[in-house]
Amino acid sequence: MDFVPGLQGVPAAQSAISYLDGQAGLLTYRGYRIVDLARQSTFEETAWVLIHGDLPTALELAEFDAELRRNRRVKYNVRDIMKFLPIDGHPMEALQTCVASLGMFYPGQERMTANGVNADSEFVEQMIVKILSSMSTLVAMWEHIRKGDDPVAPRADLSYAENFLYMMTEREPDPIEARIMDACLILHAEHTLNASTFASLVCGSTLAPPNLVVASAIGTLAGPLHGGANQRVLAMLDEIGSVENVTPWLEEKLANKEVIWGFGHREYKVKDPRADILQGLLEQLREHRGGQLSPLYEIARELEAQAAEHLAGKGVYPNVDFYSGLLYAELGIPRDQFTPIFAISRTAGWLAHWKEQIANNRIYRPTQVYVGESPRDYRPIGAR
Ligand SMILES: CC(=O)SCCNC(=O)CCNC(=O)[C@H](O)C(C)(C)COP(=O)(O)OP(=O)(O)OC[C@H]1O[C@@H](n2cnc3c(N)ncnc32)[C@H](O)[C@@H]1OP(=O)(O)O
Ligand SMILES: O=C([O-])CC(=O)C(=O)O
Repeated sequence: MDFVPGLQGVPAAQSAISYLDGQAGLLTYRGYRIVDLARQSTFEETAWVLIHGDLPTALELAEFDAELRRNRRVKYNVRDIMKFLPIDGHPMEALQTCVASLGMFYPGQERMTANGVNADSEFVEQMIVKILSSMSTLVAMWEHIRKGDDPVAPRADLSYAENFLYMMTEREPDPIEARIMDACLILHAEHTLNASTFASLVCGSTLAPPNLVVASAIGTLAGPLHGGANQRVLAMLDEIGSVENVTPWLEEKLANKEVIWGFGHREYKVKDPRADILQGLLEQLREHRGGQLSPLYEIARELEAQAAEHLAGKGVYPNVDFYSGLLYAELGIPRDQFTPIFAISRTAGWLAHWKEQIANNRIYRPTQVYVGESPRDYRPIGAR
């Protein structure tokens, strides 16, 4: 078999969790269209759908939600770990460090068996809830600890999205802003075999503990070709600086064969359906605020329009990272926390894949095409 760079088009897993058609711009989670979930569901319900395979009953949802709320607090020692981290480190690194540590506080991995068939289902469900709940607490905790402040304790009377905004900003979120955050969490929760999910599958296939599975995925999501692009987009819009500068800026970037952050996708050859929904949320926010929105939004719209003239022929359009950062910035979130928010949300997908993987496990071990030296004689150091 020929080597395929980037494994483009190579099936590396079988999964019932999500489906996308990159020509039609269709994305479904367990068969439910993303547009319907973003409009009508909540992050808690969507996480259940991904993890359990179907819409929950009212009772199932109430119990799952209650468990998520009960598990929002993290061990005090995790706060101590954060105190030792450099305050100017990237929040994705702080998040990965703390998520990696979680398993030491919640052992139980040894109860899982090598073929996964007898995996301890109680441990699996408990860890899914523990990790999913902890994610937003860890991201918000770091926001305060890096400023030398005490973290804001989670509140059990708020939804996942409301509580996250409350812990980040220390104020009760406006209902429209909380709904927007909820929709963002839904939109980012899962996306077939993307790079971070693939990393999580490889890690999970060794029967590593789920906190380390998520830590592997966090490291992979951090790169600017993947989740890290949302932070780069805002820096790029700053660099463009004005609507008038879009044309010369774009011409120069394209002439130098540089990437336009937030554009392009391995799977989509049309505009990412989530980018459309995120743009709709920005418009909704603009209306809510009586027409007020950052001038960067106008630059982004102009960039999208002009980039289409150059890149549509290659199937390169805005992806999910193009408009998300503009929304988060409007909600008062610092730019380097955009990718951690992506990680909070994608944890639902990563853990759904982990559960699916270990129920029918085989270790990932592909092969390589060797292009190195043939066997040759070792020369002692004095003879070189
Ligand atoms: C959540 C997510 O991960 S979404 C993706 C977030 N990442 C980004 O926004 C970073 C910018 N985008 C990119 O770098 C790429 O589009 C990726 C990494 C997302 C996908 O990469 P690939 O599938 O390998 O696409 P590939 O590099 O083959 O691109 C195909 C063509 O489109 C061009 N292209 C792709 N993306 C872009 C872009 N953002 N800007 C300009 N040109 C682009 C490539 O230069 C290439 O052109 P060519 O055929 O003339 O050489
Ligand atoms: O699918 C991909 O390659 C990237 C990704 O995670 C997404 O778009 O949400």
